Amino acid sequence: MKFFSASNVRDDIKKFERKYKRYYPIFLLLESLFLTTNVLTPLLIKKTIDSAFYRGSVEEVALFSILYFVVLVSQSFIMYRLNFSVAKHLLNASRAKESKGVYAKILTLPLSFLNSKNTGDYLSIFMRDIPKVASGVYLARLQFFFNLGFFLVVLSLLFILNVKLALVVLASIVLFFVSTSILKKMVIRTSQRDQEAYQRFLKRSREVVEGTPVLKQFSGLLFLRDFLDSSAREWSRASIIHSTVNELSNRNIEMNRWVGSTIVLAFGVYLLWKGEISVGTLLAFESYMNWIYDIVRMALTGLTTFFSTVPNWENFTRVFSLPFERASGIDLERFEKLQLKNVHFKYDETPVLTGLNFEINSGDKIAIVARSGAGKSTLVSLFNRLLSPTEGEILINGVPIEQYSLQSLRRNIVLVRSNDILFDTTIKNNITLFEDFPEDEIENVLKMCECDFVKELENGIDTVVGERGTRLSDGQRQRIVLARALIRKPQVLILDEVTSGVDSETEEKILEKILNEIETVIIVSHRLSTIKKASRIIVLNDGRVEAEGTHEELMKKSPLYREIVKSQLMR
Ligand SMILES: Nc1ncnc2c1ncn2[C@@H]1O[C@H](COP(=O)(O)OP(=O)(O)OP(=O)(O)O)[C@@H](O)[C@H]1O
Repeated sequence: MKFFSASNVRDDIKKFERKYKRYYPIFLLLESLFLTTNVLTPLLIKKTIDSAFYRGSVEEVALFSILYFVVLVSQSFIMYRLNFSVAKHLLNASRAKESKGVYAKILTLPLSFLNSKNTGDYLSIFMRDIPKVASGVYLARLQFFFNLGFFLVVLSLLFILNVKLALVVLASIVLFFVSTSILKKMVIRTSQRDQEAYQRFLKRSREVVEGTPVLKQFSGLLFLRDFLDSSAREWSRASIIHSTVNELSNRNIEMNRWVGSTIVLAFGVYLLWKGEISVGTLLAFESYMNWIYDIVRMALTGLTTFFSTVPNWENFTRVFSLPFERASGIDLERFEKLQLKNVHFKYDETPVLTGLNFEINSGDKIAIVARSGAGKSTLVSLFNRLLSPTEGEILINGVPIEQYSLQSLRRNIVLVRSNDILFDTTIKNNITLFEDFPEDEIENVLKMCECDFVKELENGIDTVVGERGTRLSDGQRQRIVLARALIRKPQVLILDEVTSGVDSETEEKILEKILNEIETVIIVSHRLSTIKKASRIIVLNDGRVEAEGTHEELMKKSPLYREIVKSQLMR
C-alpha cells in the first residue's frame, strides 16, 4: 500500500476524519444492523428447513418463517436509511466544509503561485476532487474495514457449520481476492488518466466560455474543433477506458461468484450425500456464499474506490501543503518611506526585475514608465507584498516589508489594477466588499470617481453588475474598482493602468481629485497627460531604473523616455 507510506498524507486523512467523527456512531450502528440481519437470514433458512425436514415441527417452521420475513423487511428499511440519509448527509456536510477550507487556503497563497496556476485547477478541486474525497476516502474506507470485520465473523460461522465446506469457500475467496487486486491497480491507473484529461477539458471549457465574444467575432468553429473538441475527445477516451476497466473489475466479481457458488454446491451435495451435513446447512452455505461475495465485493469496492480517489486526495491536500503568506507582524501606522534595495524578481526562471534601487517618500506623486512587458505591474505588486522579491530588500519606514502585518500593509498601501474584477453583486457591495461604510462616504467616492452613471441605473447603487461586472462598460467598471480602493482611504494609492478605459477628460478630473486627496500616489500609465501630472517619473529598462526626473528633465536626458513618448504617448 504505497499510499499509506506517506505519513503526511496519513496525518491529513486523520485530521479529515476527526472533523466528521460525529457521524461515525449512527453510520456504524446502521451498518451493523444491516450486516447482522444478513448474518441471520441464512441461519433462519437452515432452521426453517431442518425443522421441517428432520423434526417435522410446524410451530418451529412458522416461527422461523415469520422471523425470516421480519429480518428481510427491516433489512431493506435499514439499507434505505443508510444510503439515502446518513451517507448523503455526511457527503453534503463534508463537501461544503472542505470547499470553504480550500478557498480559505487559496486566499493565503502568494500571488506568484496563483498566477502560475490555472483557475481550472482550483475549479476541479471544488467540483470533482472534494466530492470524491468525501465519498472515496471517508465512506469507502469505512466500508472496507466494516465489511472486512463482518467477513471474518461469517467465515468463523461457516467453520462452525462445516470445516471442509468452509475451506472450499475460503479457497474460492482467495482466488477472488488475487484477481481483483490485479484489476484494482488498473482501475487506479485509468482513473488517474481520466482525471488529468478532465482537468484539461475543464480549463479549456472555461476559457472558451469566457472567450465567446472573441470567437463570435472571428468565427470560432475551427478554434472550437481544435482547442475544445480535441480535449473533449481526450477526456472521453480516458473516461471510456476507465469505465471499461471498472466494468471488467465488476464482471470479474460476478464470474468469481458463480464459479465459487457452483463449486460449493457440488462439494456440498457430495457431503450431503455422504451424510456429513444437513439439507439446511447446505442451503445456509449457498445463501452465505451469495452473501459472502457481496461482503468481499463491498470491501474491495471500498478499497478500490479509496485507491482510485488517491489522485483526488492528492490534489485536495496539495493545496494545504503550499506555502502561504505570513500574515502577522507589526502595524503600519504612518507611511513615510518605501525603499527598494537591489530588488530582483523572476517568474520561474525568467528574470523581470534585475537590481532596482529607488525611494518613494510620503507625499510623492510618482509615475512609472517603461515599454510594454518591461515589468511595471510586477514592480508595483511588490509594494504591498502581493509579490515578494526573489532577491534584494524592500523597506518601509526603514523596516523590511515582511515584518508588517499583511492586513495593515494592504489597508494602507492599496494597489488597483486595470483587470481587477467586479463580483456578481450590487455596485454597493462591490465597493464595500460587505464591510460597513456610511452611505455618505459611498456617495463621496462615487463622486470622486465621476460615477454619475450609477444614478441613472435602474436600482442605483443597488444595481447588480453581472458576472465580472459584464453589465457595465470597461470605463464604468474601472471607476467602481477605483471607488472600492478610495473608500478605504489608503495612505499610498497605486494605480496600474486603472483609467485606461475612461476618456481623457474624465480621467483628468478623477486624477485631480485623487492627487489632492491621497497623500502618496504611484501611477503606471501609457497616457502622456496622466504621466505629466507626476512630480517624479521613474523610467524602467531591462529590469532596472534607467532614469528619474520630471517630464521636462527626462525629455532632455533619457533617450528611452523620448522614444516612449513618441511611440506610445502621443494621445
Ligand atoms: N504570472 C506570470 N508568470 C510568468 N511571467 C509573467 C507573469 N506575469 C507577467 N509575466 C511576464 O513578466 C514580464 C513583465 O510583465 P508585467 O505585466 O509586469 O509588465 P508591464 O510592464 O506591466 O506590461 P504592460 O505595460 O504590457 O502591462 C512580461 O514579460 C510578462 O510576460
